[in-house]
Amino acid sequence: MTTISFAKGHGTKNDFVLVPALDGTPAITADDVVFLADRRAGVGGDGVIRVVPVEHAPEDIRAAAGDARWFMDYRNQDGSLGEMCGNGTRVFAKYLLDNGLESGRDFDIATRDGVKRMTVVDGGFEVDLGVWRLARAPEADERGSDSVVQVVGAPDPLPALSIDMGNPHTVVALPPEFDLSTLDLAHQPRVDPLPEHGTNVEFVRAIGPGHIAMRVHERGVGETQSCGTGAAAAAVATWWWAGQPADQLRWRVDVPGGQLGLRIESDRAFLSGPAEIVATGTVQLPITPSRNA
Ligand SMILES: N[C@@H](CCC[C@H](N)C(=O)O)C(=O)O
Repeated sequence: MTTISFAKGHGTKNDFVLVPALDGTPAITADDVVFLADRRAGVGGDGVIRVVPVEHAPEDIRAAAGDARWFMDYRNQDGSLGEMCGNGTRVFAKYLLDNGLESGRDFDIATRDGVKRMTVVDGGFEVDLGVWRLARAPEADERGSDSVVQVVGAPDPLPALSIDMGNPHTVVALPPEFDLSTLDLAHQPRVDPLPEHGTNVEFVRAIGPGHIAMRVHERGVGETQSCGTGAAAAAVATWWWAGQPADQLRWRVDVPGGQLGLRIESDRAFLSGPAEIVATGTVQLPITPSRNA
Protein backbone atom coordinates (compact mmCIF):
# COMPACT_ATOMS: atom_id res chain seq x y z
CA MET A 1 0.00 0.00 0.00
CA THR A 2 1.14 3.55 -0.74
CA THR A 3 -0.23 6.27 1.55
CA ILE A 4 -0.47 9.74 0.03
CA SER A 5 -1.69 13.16 1.19
CA PHE A 6 -4.57 14.85 -0.52
CA ALA A 7 -6.74 17.96 -0.37
CA LYS A 8 -10.28 18.19 -1.67
CA GLY A 9 -11.51 21.40 -3.27
CA HIS A 10 -14.08 22.77 -5.66
CA GLY A 11 -14.95 25.76 -7.82
CA THR A 12 -18.71 26.20 -8.25
CA LYS A 13 -19.01 22.52 -7.26
CA ASN A 14 -16.69 21.24 -10.01
CA ASP A 15 -14.66 19.21 -7.52
CA PHE A 16 -11.12 17.93 -7.48
CA VAL A 17 -8.79 15.75 -5.46
CA LEU A 18 -5.47 17.59 -5.17
CA VAL A 19 -2.36 15.47 -4.68
CA PRO A 20 0.69 17.43 -3.52
CA ALA A 21 3.83 16.09 -5.24
CA LEU A 22 6.18 18.67 -3.80
CA ASP A 23 9.34 16.63 -4.44
CA GLY A 24 7.95 15.26 -7.72
CA THR A 25 6.34 12.24 -6.02
CA PRO A 26 3.96 10.50 -5.94
CA ALA A 27 3.49 9.77 -9.60
CA ILE A 28 -0.09 8.61 -10.16
CA THR A 29 -1.39 6.14 -12.69
CA ALA A 30 -4.72 6.26 -14.53
CA ASP A 31 -5.97 3.55 -12.13
CA ASP A 32 -4.97 5.74 -9.16
CA VAL A 33 -6.95 8.63 -10.65
CA VAL A 34 -10.04 6.46 -11.13
CA PHE A 35 -9.74 5.28 -7.51
CA LEU A 36 -9.17 8.77 -6.04
CA ALA A 37 -12.05 10.28 -8.05
CA ASP A 38 -14.47 7.47 -7.13
CA ARG A 39 -17.25 8.94 -4.94
CA ARG A 40 -17.91 5.67 -3.11
CA ALA A 41 -14.60 3.78 -2.87
CA GLY A 42 -12.23 6.74 -3.02
CA VAL A 43 -12.17 10.43 -2.09
CA GLY A 44 -14.47 11.62 -4.88
CA GLY A 45 -14.08 14.28 -7.55
CA ASP A 46 -14.68 15.23 -11.16
CA GLY A 47 -10.92 15.23 -11.61
CA VAL A 48 -7.55 14.80 -9.91
CA ILE A 49 -4.85 17.46 -9.88
CA ARG A 50 -1.25 16.81 -8.93
CA VAL A 51 0.56 19.86 -7.53
CA VAL A 52 4.02 19.63 -9.10
CA PRO A 53 7.01 22.01 -8.89
CA VAL A 54 7.94 22.99 -12.45
CA GLU A 55 11.43 21.50 -12.02
CA HIS A 56 9.76 18.09 -11.62
CA ALA A 57 7.35 18.57 -14.55
CA PRO A 58 7.77 16.84 -17.94
CA GLU A 59 10.37 18.43 -20.24
CA ASP A 60 7.83 20.06 -22.61
CA ILE A 61 6.06 21.74 -19.67
CA ARG A 62 9.39 22.94 -18.18
CA ALA A 63 10.45 24.36 -21.54
CA ALA A 64 7.26 26.45 -21.83
CA ALA A 65 6.86 27.38 -18.15
CA GLY A 66 8.37 30.89 -18.22
CA ASP A 67 8.01 32.35 -14.70
CA ALA A 68 5.53 29.69 -13.54
CA ARG A 69 6.79 27.77 -10.49
CA TRP A 70 4.00 25.17 -10.33
CA PHE A 71 2.55 22.73 -12.85
CA MET A 72 -1.17 21.83 -12.63
CA ASP A 73 -1.11 18.14 -13.65
CA TYR A 74 -4.85 17.70 -14.36
CA ARG A 75 -6.61 14.36 -15.06
CA ASN A 76 -10.27 13.68 -15.73
CA GLN A 77 -12.26 11.31 -13.49
CA ASP A 78 -11.77 8.42 -15.96
CA GLY A 79 -7.97 8.81 -15.82
CA SER A 80 -7.62 10.63 -19.16
CA LEU A 81 -5.50 13.77 -19.51
CA GLY A 82 -7.14 17.15 -20.04
CA GLU A 83 -5.20 20.04 -21.55
CA MET A 84 -6.88 22.60 -19.34
CA CYS A 85 -9.36 23.00 -16.51
CA GLY A 86 -10.62 26.50 -15.77
CA ASN A 87 -12.22 25.74 -12.41
CA GLY A 88 -9.19 23.61 -11.57
CA THR A 89 -6.81 26.56 -12.05
CA ARG A 90 -8.63 28.56 -9.37
CA VAL A 91 -8.70 25.66 -6.90
CA PHE A 92 -5.02 25.03 -7.64
CA ALA A 93 -4.22 28.73 -7.03
CA LYS A 94 -6.16 28.66 -3.75
CA TYR A 95 -4.17 25.59 -2.62
CA LEU A 96 -0.86 27.30 -3.49
CA LEU A 97 -1.75 30.46 -1.54
CA ASP A 98 -3.21 28.61 1.46
CA ASN A 99 -0.06 26.54 1.76
CA GLY A 100 2.44 29.39 1.30
CA LEU A 101 3.63 27.94 -2.02
CA GLU A 102 2.81 31.20 -3.80
CA SER A 103 2.19 34.71 -2.54
CA GLY A 104 1.00 38.01 -3.95
CA ARG A 105 -1.92 39.05 -6.08
CA ASP A 106 -0.73 37.68 -9.42
CA PHE A 107 1.23 34.58 -10.33
CA ASP A 108 1.56 32.17 -13.21
CA ILE A 109 0.83 28.46 -13.30
CA ALA A 110 1.91 25.98 -15.96
CA THR A 111 -0.69 23.73 -17.62
CA ARG A 112 -0.70 21.37 -20.60
CA ASP A 113 -2.22 24.32 -22.49
CA GLY A 114 0.64 26.67 -21.59
CA VAL A 115 1.09 29.23 -18.83
CA LYS A 116 -2.00 30.80 -17.24
CA ARG A 117 -1.92 34.07 -15.30
CA MET A 118 -3.88 33.94 -12.02
CA THR A 119 -5.11 37.12 -10.31
CA VAL A 120 -6.74 37.35 -6.90
CA VAL A 121 -10.08 39.17 -7.28
CA ASP A 122 -13.08 39.80 -5.03
CA GLY A 123 -14.65 36.43 -4.24
CA GLY A 124 -11.96 34.28 -5.79
CA PHE A 125 -9.60 34.36 -8.76
CA GLU A 126 -9.53 35.44 -12.37
CA VAL A 127 -7.58 33.31 -14.83
CA ASP A 128 -6.42 34.46 -18.24
CA LEU A 129 -7.49 31.44 -20.29
CA GLY A 130 -5.62 32.78 -23.31
CA VAL A 131 -6.72 32.81 -26.93
CA TRP A 132 -10.04 31.24 -27.89
CA ARG A 133 -10.78 30.20 -31.45
CA LEU A 134 -13.49 28.70 -33.59
CA ALA A 135 -12.24 25.16 -34.01
CA ARG A 136 -13.76 24.63 -37.46
CA ALA A 137 -14.47 28.19 -38.59
CA PRO A 138 -14.57 27.64 -42.36
CA GLU A 139 -17.20 24.93 -41.87
CA ALA A 140 -19.62 27.08 -39.86
CA ASP A 141 -22.86 27.52 -41.85
CA GLU A 142 -25.17 30.55 -42.02
CA ARG A 143 -26.66 29.62 -38.61
CA GLY A 144 -23.16 29.65 -37.14
CA SER A 145 -22.99 25.91 -36.60
CA ASP A 146 -20.43 23.33 -37.70
CA SER A 147 -21.83 20.16 -36.14
CA VAL A 148 -24.97 18.66 -34.62
CA VAL A 149 -25.64 17.19 -31.18
CA GLN A 150 -28.23 14.59 -30.25
CA VAL A 151 -29.18 14.48 -26.59
CA VAL A 152 -31.88 12.64 -24.67
CA GLY A 153 -34.61 15.18 -23.85
CA ALA A 154 -34.42 17.11 -27.14
CA PRO A 155 -36.35 15.64 -30.06
CA ASP A 156 -34.12 16.62 -32.99
CA PRO A 157 -30.39 16.94 -33.64
CA LEU A 158 -29.33 20.41 -32.42
CA PRO A 159 -26.95 22.71 -34.35
CA ALA A 160 -23.70 23.33 -32.48
CA LEU A 161 -20.44 25.29 -32.71
CA SER A 162 -16.97 23.95 -31.89
CA ILE A 163 -14.81 26.25 -29.74
CA ASP A 164 -11.19 25.60 -28.82
CA MET A 165 -10.39 26.93 -25.35
CA GLY A 166 -7.15 24.95 -25.15
CA ASN A 167 -9.45 21.97 -24.71
CA PRO A 168 -12.34 21.10 -27.06
CA HIS A 169 -15.91 22.33 -26.58
CA THR A 170 -19.12 21.95 -28.58
CA VAL A 171 -21.73 24.59 -27.72
CA VAL A 172 -25.45 24.15 -28.37
CA ALA A 173 -27.76 27.19 -28.17
CA LEU A 174 -31.31 26.49 -27.00
CA PRO A 175 -34.23 28.97 -27.03
CA PRO A 176 -34.42 31.33 -24.00
CA GLU A 177 -37.63 29.62 -22.81
CA PHE A 178 -36.08 26.11 -22.97
CA ASP A 179 -36.00 24.31 -19.61
CA LEU A 180 -32.43 22.96 -19.40
CA SER A 181 -33.45 20.57 -16.59
CA THR A 182 -35.40 18.48 -19.13
CA LEU A 183 -32.17 17.30 -20.79
CA ASP A 184 -30.93 13.87 -19.69
CA LEU A 185 -27.15 14.24 -19.41
CA ALA A 186 -26.73 10.87 -17.72
CA HIS A 187 -26.39 9.67 -21.29
CA GLN A 188 -23.48 10.91 -23.39
CA PRO A 189 -24.65 13.41 -26.03
CA ARG A 190 -23.80 12.32 -29.59
CA VAL A 191 -21.76 14.87 -31.49
CA ASP A 192 -21.48 14.66 -35.29
CA PRO A 193 -18.80 14.98 -36.47
CA LEU A 194 -17.06 14.03 -33.23
CA PRO A 195 -13.66 15.76 -32.89
CA GLU A 196 -10.71 13.34 -32.98
CA HIS A 197 -9.97 13.69 -29.26
CA GLY A 198 -13.60 13.94 -28.10
CA THR A 199 -15.28 17.05 -26.75
CA ASN A 200 -17.01 18.69 -23.80
CA VAL A 201 -20.61 19.64 -24.66
CA GLU A 202 -22.38 22.75 -23.32
CA PHE A 203 -26.16 23.36 -23.55
CA VAL A 204 -26.88 27.06 -23.29
CA ARG A 205 -29.85 29.38 -23.07
CA ALA A 206 -29.82 33.17 -22.95
CA ILE A 207 -31.22 34.82 -19.83
CA GLY A 208 -30.57 38.45 -20.78
CA PRO A 209 -27.84 40.65 -22.25
CA GLY A 210 -24.49 39.27 -21.09
CA HIS A 211 -26.17 36.55 -19.04
CA ILE A 212 -26.59 32.86 -19.95
CA ALA A 213 -27.31 29.58 -18.20
CA MET A 214 -25.73 26.27 -19.14
CA ARG A 215 -25.45 22.58 -18.33
CA VAL A 216 -22.40 20.62 -19.39
CA HIS A 217 -21.39 17.07 -20.20
CA GLU A 218 -17.62 16.83 -19.73
CA ARG A 219 -15.28 14.64 -21.71
CA GLY A 220 -13.82 12.01 -19.39
CA VAL A 221 -16.33 12.73 -16.61
CA GLY A 222 -20.04 13.01 -17.52
CA GLU A 223 -22.34 15.75 -16.31
CA THR A 224 -20.64 18.11 -13.85
CA GLN A 225 -22.03 20.98 -11.79
CA SER A 226 -19.74 23.44 -13.56
CA CYS A 227 -16.99 23.70 -16.18
CA GLY A 228 -14.85 26.85 -16.38
CA THR A 229 -13.51 26.43 -19.90
CA GLY A 230 -17.04 25.32 -20.86
CA ALA A 231 -18.55 28.51 -19.43
CA ALA A 232 -15.98 30.49 -21.41
CA ALA A 233 -16.79 28.58 -24.61
CA ALA A 234 -20.53 29.07 -24.02
CA ALA A 235 -20.18 32.84 -23.49
CA VAL A 236 -17.80 33.27 -26.43
CA ALA A 237 -20.11 31.27 -28.74
CA THR A 238 -23.17 33.26 -27.63
CA TRP A 239 -21.25 36.53 -28.17
CA TRP A 240 -20.04 35.34 -31.58
CA TRP A 241 -23.58 34.32 -32.64
CA ALA A 242 -24.77 37.81 -31.60
CA GLY A 243 -22.25 39.45 -33.95
CA GLN A 244 -19.58 40.17 -31.29
CA PRO A 245 -21.28 43.30 -29.81
CA ALA A 246 -18.70 45.71 -28.35
CA ASP A 247 -20.98 46.48 -25.38
CA GLN A 248 -21.25 42.81 -24.30
CA LEU A 249 -17.72 41.91 -23.29
CA ARG A 250 -18.67 40.80 -19.77
CA TRP A 251 -20.79 37.73 -19.18
CA ARG A 252 -22.36 35.97 -16.24
CA VAL A 253 -22.74 32.23 -16.70
CA ASP A 254 -25.17 30.39 -14.41
CA VAL A 255 -24.17 26.76 -13.88
CA PRO A 256 -25.86 24.21 -11.60
CA GLY A 257 -23.06 24.76 -9.04
CA GLY A 258 -23.16 28.58 -8.94
CA GLN A 259 -22.13 31.47 -11.16
CA LEU A 260 -18.97 32.24 -13.14
CA GLY A 261 -17.80 35.49 -14.77
CA LEU A 262 -16.29 35.80 -18.21
CA ARG A 263 -14.53 38.77 -19.74
CA ILE A 264 -13.67 38.92 -23.43
CA GLU A 265 -10.72 41.00 -24.67
CA SER A 266 -10.65 40.53 -28.46
CA ASP A 267 -9.35 36.97 -28.89
CA ARG A 268 -8.67 36.33 -25.17
CA ALA A 269 -11.04 35.06 -22.49
CA PHE A 270 -10.75 35.71 -18.74
CA LEU A 271 -12.68 33.47 -16.33
CA SER A 272 -13.50 34.44 -12.75
CA GLY A 273 -15.15 32.66 -9.86
CA PRO A 274 -14.72 31.20 -6.39
CA ALA A 275 -12.40 28.45 -5.18
CA GLU A 276 -12.62 26.46 -1.94
CA ILE A 277 -10.47 23.88 -0.21
CA VAL A 278 -12.83 21.84 1.98
CA ALA A 279 -10.77 18.94 3.38
CA THR A 280 -7.29 17.52 3.73
CA GLY A 281 -6.15 14.05 4.71
CA THR A 282 -4.33 10.92 3.72
CA VAL A 283 -5.52 8.02 1.61
CA GLN A 284 -4.10 4.61 0.76
CA LEU A 285 -3.74 3.84 -2.93
CA PRO A 286 -4.80 0.25 -3.61
CA ILE A 287 -2.44 -2.17 -5.31
CA THR A 288 -3.44 -2.34 -8.97
CA PRO A 289 -1.87 -4.01 -12.02
CA SER A 290 -0.21 -0.67 -12.87
CA ARG A 291 1.09 -0.16 -9.31
CA ASN A 292 2.89 -3.09 -7.71
CA ALA A 293 3.90 -1.54 -4.39
N1 LIG B 1 -13.99 21.15 -15.60
C1 LIG B 1 -12.94 21.73 -16.34
C2 LIG B 1 -12.58 21.07 -17.64
C3 LIG B 1 -11.91 19.73 -17.38
C4 LIG B 1 -11.35 19.07 -18.62
C5 LIG B 1 -12.40 18.51 -19.52
N2 LIG B 1 -13.20 17.48 -18.95
C6 LIG B 1 -11.67 18.00 -20.78
O1 LIG B 1 -11.44 16.78 -20.92
O2 LIG B 1 -11.33 18.84 -21.62
C7 LIG B 1 -13.01 23.24 -16.42
O3 LIG B 1 -13.43 23.82 -15.41
O4 LIG B 1 -12.59 23.84 -17.40
